[in-house]
Amino acid sequence: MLRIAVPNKGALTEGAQTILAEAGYRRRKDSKELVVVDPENSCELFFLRPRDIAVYVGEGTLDAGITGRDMLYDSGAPAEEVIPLGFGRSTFRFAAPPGAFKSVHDLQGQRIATSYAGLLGKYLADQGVEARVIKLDGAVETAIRLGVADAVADVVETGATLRNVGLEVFGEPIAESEAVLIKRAGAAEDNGFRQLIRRLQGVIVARDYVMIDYDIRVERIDEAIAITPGMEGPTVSPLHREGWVAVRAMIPRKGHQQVMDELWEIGARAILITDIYACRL
Ligand SMILES: Nc1ncnc2c1ncn2[C@@H]1O[C@H](COP(=O)(O)OP(=O)(O)OP(=O)(O)O)[C@@H](O)[C@H]1O
Ligand SMILES: O=P(O)(O)OC[C@H]1O[C@H](OP(=O)(O)OP(=O)(O)O)[C@H](O)[C@@H]1O
Ligand SMILES: [Mg+2]
Repeated sequence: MLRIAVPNKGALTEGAQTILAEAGYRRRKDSKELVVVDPENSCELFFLRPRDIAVYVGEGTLDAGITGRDMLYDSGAPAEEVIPLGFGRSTFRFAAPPGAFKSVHDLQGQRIATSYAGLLGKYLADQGVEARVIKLDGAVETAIRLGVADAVADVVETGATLRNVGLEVFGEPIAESEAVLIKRAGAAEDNGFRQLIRRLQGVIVARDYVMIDYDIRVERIDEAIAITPGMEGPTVSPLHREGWVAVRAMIPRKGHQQVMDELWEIGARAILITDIYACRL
């Protein structure tokens, strides 16, 4: 029985439940459900705080988990990233009143509020900066106004929260994060776990790629294949029309309109784009 940890609250909850549901696993019926047994897929889903997930997985009590890369580093738990999941993207950054600091090196001897003390502590040590880390549970942006800190280190996505309190980011990003699948460091992957990885990768590819079909004259086929190389080479089929072939390939969703324009320019016609519902590569 594969035991999977899923965020029960916060920014990753909806994304994690959706990707698992698209991968064929059961959804919980309401937000108060803490354990879901999924006998069809021989697994159990445990709904836990995102911050605690790396701890459970690191201890080996749960086999797999979905959490943020920043939280995985922050925990210091013996767990490792298996694959990135392409949602819940954020950066982890320093912020302060405009003009107060320019780089991390200006923070020597200052007070920095954060709810990611582990991640911040490691970064400051790497940069050779000694500062006082003020550990707070959340809403750290308010700590400067209330006189508890001189700067903050926090998750920034749109930047709206910082703007609302009149703070600006400064210095290089401390970390880039997104939702990741994790397992215990060095743990072997059994069949159920490998199946989970393949299913999640299938969902990610189905989201990021589309299928393109078009007809083209035989003598332009090499140019066309250079534009749409596909995953392992496109399918080229005969057409019931002298001198023409039909081509089918997967292409990245991003930029697919430009690909259609380029194909049109070299004489392709009947160019169709379709969504991929599910896939296993
Ligand atoms: N606004 C956001 N956009 C995208 N990802 C975010 C955002 N806020 C947090 N995250 C990411 O979501 C993960 C979990 O953070 P979240 O804020 O949901 O948990 P938390 O702070 O422990 O919970 P809570 O905010 O409910 O106390 C982290 O990896 C973080 O990088
Ligand atoms: O750049 P933005 O799009 O504004 O998003 C960033 C904000 O989102 C998160 O807050 P959350 O709602 O999780 O509250 P918290 O600070 O209490 O964790 C994070 O801690 C930031 O405050
Ligand atoms: Mg939060």
